[in-house]
Amino acid sequence: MSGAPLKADPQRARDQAGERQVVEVAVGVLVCDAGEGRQAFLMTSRPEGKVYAGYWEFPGGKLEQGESVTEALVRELDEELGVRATEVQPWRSLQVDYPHALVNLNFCKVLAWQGELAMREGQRFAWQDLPTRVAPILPGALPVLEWLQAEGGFERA
Ligand SMILES: Nc1nc2c([nH]c(=O)n2[C@@H]2O[C@H](COP(=O)(O)OP(=O)(O)OP(=O)(O)O)[C@@H](O)[C@H]2O)c(=O)[nH]1
Repeated sequence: MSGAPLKADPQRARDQAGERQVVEVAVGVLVCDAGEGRQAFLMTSRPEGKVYAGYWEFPGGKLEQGESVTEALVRELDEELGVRATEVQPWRSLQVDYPHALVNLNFCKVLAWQGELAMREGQRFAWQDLPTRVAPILPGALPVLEWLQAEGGFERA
């Protein structure tokens, strides 16, 4: 998506002045059938020791050298959740200017996977519909909720 980055916590100072490298991140919105024509999506909490620990987000992480978004996402979902994603659909992207980094979030929908969810980093997880019940939500995850709202099908009965 083009346009100015979303500025998270604008009152806080940025780590470096001037040009900052953009960090590419792969993020997965796991979608499951919640019955009666509705869908749910998975949110996880950021583990202790990471920036914004305890905030709710979508699973994923930074691309490693030479990786595509899909490759990085498949690796991250294995590392964090213990599942093998088998249907990954690139969806939207968004730049976020955080105090700690400038990130380009490459969101994908994950429509199928193999294996049972296992929180391998001690994170919490929650299947959510709209409006969400978890808090606080990471600034860079909030726009996803608006996109899902606009698409429809995720509202609670
Ligand atoms: N996973 C994930 N990261 C997000 C989301 N929204 C968002 O702004 N981010 C940002 O994207 C970056 C992802 O970094 P991370 O720390 O989770 O990635 P990682 O697992 O590779 O971290 P590591 O360096 O500790 O191994 C963070 O700056 C995080 O704040 C989201 O919904 N999910």
